[in-house]
Amino acid sequence: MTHVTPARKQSGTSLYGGTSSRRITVRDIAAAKERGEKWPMLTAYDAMTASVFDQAGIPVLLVGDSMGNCHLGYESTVPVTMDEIALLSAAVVRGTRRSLVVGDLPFGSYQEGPVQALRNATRLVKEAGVGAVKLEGGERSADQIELLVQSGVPVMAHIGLTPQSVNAYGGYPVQGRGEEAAQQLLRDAKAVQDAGAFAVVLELVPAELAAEVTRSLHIPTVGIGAGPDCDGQVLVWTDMAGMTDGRVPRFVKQYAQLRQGLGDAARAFAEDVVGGAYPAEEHSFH
Ligand SMILES: Nc1nc(=O)c2c([nH]1)NC[C@@H]1CN(c3ccc(C(=O)N[C@@H](CCC(=O)O)C(=O)O)cc3)CN21
Ligand SMILES: CC(C)C(=O)C(=O)O
Ligand SMILES: [Mg+2]
Repeated sequence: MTHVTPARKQSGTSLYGGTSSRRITVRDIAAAKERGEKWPMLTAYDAMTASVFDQAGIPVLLVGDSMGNCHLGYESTVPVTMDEIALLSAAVVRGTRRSLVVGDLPFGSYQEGPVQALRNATRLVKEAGVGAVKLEGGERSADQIELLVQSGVPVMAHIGLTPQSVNAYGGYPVQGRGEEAAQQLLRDAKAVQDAGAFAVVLELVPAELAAEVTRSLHIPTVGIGAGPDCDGQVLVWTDMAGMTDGRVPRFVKQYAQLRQGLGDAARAFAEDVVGGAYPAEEHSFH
């Protein structure tokens, strides 16, 4: 047995553990909400990692602008460009067969208005082959979402903490605390649903509020630091796998310690080279 079937399976239609081998679509995501099914989403920034998650059955992969700090060495997501998102999105699509690939529109690629948003979203669909795009903002981005959806580009919205606004926040504070902020979050959620988004990320909001938003929408919510009652949960893969250098946000659960493991492998290789143990006879040609 080389193939391990994921634990939760059967129906053939469930997002995680389903038996269908065709690519997941936004219709499958909508159907999962009707069944009350919870589902996982991870970021991916390259074909190799994406193929691991695809084969693990992760139904939705986000080519997040978190590539800025996680993959490209920037301080934040702010400097990430369309060229970078397009290049890495194409790699993630090439590395996958079943996962729905969502391309994150970077800062500055949709704020000018719906036409700019459509131009850049179209580029990710045509050039990279993504099945959907994501952009940040609720009421403030509703016009962009509406034009994209009317044009045939599925949109995942993202409200609560929107990291592209880090310079305006002065950090990454929890959102939606207090009655006024909670009402704004509910309005943002309703606005993106009405604009036609197929799902909405809720980032860093109180669990009770995220639960209320999830109950009040017919589209799925995807939580990150938003408690257990969202329809989906997303994490940055390097955080989830213990690959991120330094501190990770409190909402992260680490399921492996890849940074330690990869460092150990590099040190073992180095020791072997310096000590003459590698290459050995079986690695040599005559
Ligand atoms: N590696 C990584 N993981 C992420 O989840 C992530 C990124 N990068 N880059 C883009 C944004 C930035 N995000 C962040 C960054 C920091 C916190 C953070 O430190 N939050 C505090 C809580 C703040 C508060 O209490 O007000 C924490 O302790 O988790 C949260 C989300 C989420 N995204
Ligand atoms: C954390 C997710 C939602 C994201 O936007 C990203 O990784 O860029
Ligand atoms: Mg992002």
